[in-house]
Amino acid sequence: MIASLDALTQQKVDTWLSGNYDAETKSKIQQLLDEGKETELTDSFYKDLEFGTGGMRGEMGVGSNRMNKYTVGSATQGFANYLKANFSGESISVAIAHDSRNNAAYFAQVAADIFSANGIKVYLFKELRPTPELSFAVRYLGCNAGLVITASHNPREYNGYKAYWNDGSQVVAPHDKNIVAEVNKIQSVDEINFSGNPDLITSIGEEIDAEYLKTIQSNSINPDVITRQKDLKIVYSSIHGTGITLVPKALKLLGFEDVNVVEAQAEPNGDFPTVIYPNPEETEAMTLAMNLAKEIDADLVIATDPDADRVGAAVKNPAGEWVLLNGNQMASLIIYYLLDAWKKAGKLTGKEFIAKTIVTTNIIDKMCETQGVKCYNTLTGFKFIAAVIRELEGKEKFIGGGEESYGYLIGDAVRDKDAIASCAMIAELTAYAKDNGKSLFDFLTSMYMENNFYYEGLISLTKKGKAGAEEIQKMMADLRSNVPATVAGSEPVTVIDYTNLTSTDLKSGAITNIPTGLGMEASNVIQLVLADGTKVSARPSGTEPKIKFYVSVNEPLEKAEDFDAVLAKLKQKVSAIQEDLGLK
Ligand SMILES: O=P([O-])(O)O[C@H]1O[C@H](COP(=O)(O)O)[C@@H](O)[C@H](O)[C@H]1O
Ligand SMILES: [Mg+2]
Repeated sequence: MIASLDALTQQKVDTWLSGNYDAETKSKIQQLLDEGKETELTDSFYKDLEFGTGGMRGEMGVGSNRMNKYTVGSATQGFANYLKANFSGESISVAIAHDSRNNAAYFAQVAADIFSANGIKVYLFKELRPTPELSFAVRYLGCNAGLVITASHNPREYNGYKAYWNDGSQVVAPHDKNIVAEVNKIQSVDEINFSGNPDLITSIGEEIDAEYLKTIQSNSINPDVITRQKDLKIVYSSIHGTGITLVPKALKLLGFEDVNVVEAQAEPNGDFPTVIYPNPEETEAMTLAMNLAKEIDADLVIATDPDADRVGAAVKNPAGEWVLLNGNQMASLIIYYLLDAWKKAGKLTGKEFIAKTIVTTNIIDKMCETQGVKCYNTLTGFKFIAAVIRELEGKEKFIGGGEESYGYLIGDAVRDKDAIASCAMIAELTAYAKDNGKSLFDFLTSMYMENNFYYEGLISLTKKGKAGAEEIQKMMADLRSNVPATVAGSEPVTVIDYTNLTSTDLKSGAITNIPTGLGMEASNVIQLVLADGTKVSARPSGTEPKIKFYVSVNEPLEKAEDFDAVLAKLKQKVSAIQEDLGLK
């Protein structure tokens, strides 16, 4: 059966079949047509891959909405055209890295060829490397831009394109939109210069590693503690990704001598054979590491995603059971430690700041307020945290930042979430706790006792393809037009709608405008704040076909022994909210 397609999809399919695309691509398209694969063809061609929260991301395959040589090609040609227009008359350079995904090295080479064919100097990491190291390299080498071929923690069939600007941050306005405009100007595959100029491509590796590791070492606050606790038993998994190239080295450099790598996941492999999703947010991705930790009675478990910008962690609770810490908890713990250390060192002058995203726990805002440190809230995406650092450069001092999706940053030498630096800091934190006769879990408990127990739940609903995208838009629209009168017994008091950047006080009807800048611009996000301090946020994911609901509840925690009871109460509340919002 021959597939019958809508006009736009058919037109694109025809262009790919008649244009200057390779024979294999054409035969795959023809096969889909012959087999009547309408949905697959529509999803592959109905639009062009777009830049989202973390660059361009999509399943690998043929079509304008898939990751392949041609979509990587047009993105890179457009990026090159924009760089040439923006830095006209300058000698332009770009750093490129890739992770362990299938085709990642190939796409990195395709991009290197296109940039160099356009007269742009390329520093190409000769082997897989972590995303944060690329951010560091852009700054260190004084590049105008950067690129990482990775789909981060997405499933194995995905790949992606993270684009960086000269400050080492992923591109934000106006450059993101300007690059896209340049990409859209490309009318034909013939405008992409795939030819390559090897004279302009320099291979990089160990020399950047050494400099990057030095900056990670310089983040260390209590090296003496590490010296005393050098036997802290750490289990580390790179989940078949890039973390293996640097995390064990970083821990060793700091002085940790008992680092136990999960061998079955140490080999970089784009099929991620031991996990369903290579995402430390998923419990199953942490299983092998947890098993090893139990076997050797470790003090800490850490695991990084394929491009090593996210890190998951687990610690033992007082009952001796291993518990996973989520991104909100870890971001809070790191910031709790940093704020305390800066205070003790007398380094808080009133000009320091923390940055986090609007969907990340408000315990961080509370801790900052207590210490007299500013806390900036940005849109979701570490690039917005980086934008705040850039805007405040020379005026205020960045201490650190974090977000719920397992991303943290310490200091400003890197401008993206950094799992290498975070692994080092989490190990130091655990060593510090141990040095004080405590565990990281005890630290968490103390933090909650001082600031309230904040518990966050994330509900992600996957809705794939064109139909899924439409359903997500409808769910967002419904939430906007039908703000519930009560949610789990508490009344909404404020609605914040980031599409028009307004905050509405539901009692008085007063509307306040949210200023743009400092990591804030219009975005499809809605937040409800309830009378009891609960916060519910909803937004479509910008990296995966999902709609995400973030629920944050809190209660006082009087005694450490009450931990489990309060946690149970908070969990029940999140569950009731989920029920009320029809998400069950
Ligand atoms: O995927 P990563 O680790 O590169 O991370 C990127 O995507 C995450 C998920 O975004 P979304 O909710 O839009 O899917 C964001 O939280 C993160 O800031 C961004 O850097
Ligand atoms: Mg990642």
